[in-house]
Amino acid sequence: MGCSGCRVRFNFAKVLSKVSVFFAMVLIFTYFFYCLTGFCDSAPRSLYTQQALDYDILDDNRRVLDDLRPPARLLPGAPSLWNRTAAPADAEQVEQAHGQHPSVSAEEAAQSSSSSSIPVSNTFGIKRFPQAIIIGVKKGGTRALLEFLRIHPDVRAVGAEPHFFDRFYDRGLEWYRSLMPRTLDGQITMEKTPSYFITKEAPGRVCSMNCHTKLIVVVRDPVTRAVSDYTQTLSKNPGLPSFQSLALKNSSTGLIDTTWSAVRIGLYAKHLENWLQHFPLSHFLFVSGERLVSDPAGEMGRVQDFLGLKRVVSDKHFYFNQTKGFPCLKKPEGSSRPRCLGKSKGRPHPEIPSEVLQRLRDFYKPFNHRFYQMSGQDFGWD
Ligand SMILES: Nc1ncnc2c1ncn2[C@@H]1O[C@H](COP(=O)(O)OS(=O)(=O)O)[C@@H](OP(=O)(O)O)[C@H]1O
Repeated sequence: MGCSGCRVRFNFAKVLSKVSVFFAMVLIFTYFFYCLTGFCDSAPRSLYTQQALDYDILDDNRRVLDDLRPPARLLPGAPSLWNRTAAPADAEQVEQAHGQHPSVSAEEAAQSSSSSSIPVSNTFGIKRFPQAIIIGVKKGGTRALLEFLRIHPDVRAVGAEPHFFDRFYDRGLEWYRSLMPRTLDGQITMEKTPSYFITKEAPGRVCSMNCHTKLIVVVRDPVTRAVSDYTQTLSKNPGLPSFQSLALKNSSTGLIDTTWSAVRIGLYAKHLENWLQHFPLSHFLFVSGERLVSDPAGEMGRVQDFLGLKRVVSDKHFYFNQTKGFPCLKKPEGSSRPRCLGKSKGRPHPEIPSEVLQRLRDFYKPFNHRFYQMSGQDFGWD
């Protein structure tokens, strides 16, 4: 009796384990099927988390390439979130990307495979011309501004620099629009290309797209900006002559060489004059590159107001990273990804003789004052 009871219990246990294995298999197969159709990836992620994936430290080049890759690659006729997931890039990298567009290397394809699995929700919205553009200045802090803005749920920005209004204007407005991320009603489309500010033809061209475009200029002390610009060129060309030999026409006279682009870009008043021929001052917002570092939340408040956005990006998004020496974005919950801009942003500058810096300061002084008058803001560089 005892033994037959054991057998019944034993058989019952066997059946139970088979049933649970069966149900486990059904669950696993259902999950795989679900994933194969792409729905796993469309599971809602918090916007801030998604932005975190966009942000920095990944290889800039590959992300720029992702950004400029034609959407047809995802599914025939299906748009992509590449614009959303694209990330920091220097102008030079974008140029390289343009060179390769629309073809892609195996490495880029591998890189893009993760982005290309982002399904369904990518198809919402339409590609619009940007309503706001960060037009300058090179080395002003334009990347930081764009990445900080991309936290905002109502901002969608193309990550790479399109260079449409300076280098690629002949590709036409539809080409430009095709680079833009999709937006829903109420969202703002943005791009940044810092060289627009110094491009003679850019204001007329932007106006012929839309004369109501909002224009953001991140400005930084032109002397530090010139050194930053020089540092970037030096990093790509270590044989570059010294800063002083490029900045001065002649070391004995101390005359500044205004034909050197690193110097010329800092003549903000001159460049702004050109833009004011086409746009009223009210269309511009001048962001202090210095304050974007010392008080990112404060500066972001001004930018959001200018764009007519709710103040979503605030001091709770930033922390000062002691190692980098710059503000970085706080990690969203559950993420271990670094949240600072890449190595090419915020790098140490070479030491420049103080008399050369002073000479440059003296040179810029009248231009800076003119710029303060024109913009109605004193940036305190002198
Ligand atoms: N949060 C944060 N992290 C890192 N770097 C920051 C940040 N905010 C502003 N900056 C400053 O941005 C400078 C680079 O400016 P841009 O992004 O406009 O450069 S570029 O024109 O796109 O190449 C870069 O210049 P360098 O310091 O010379 O590298 C930084 O000083």
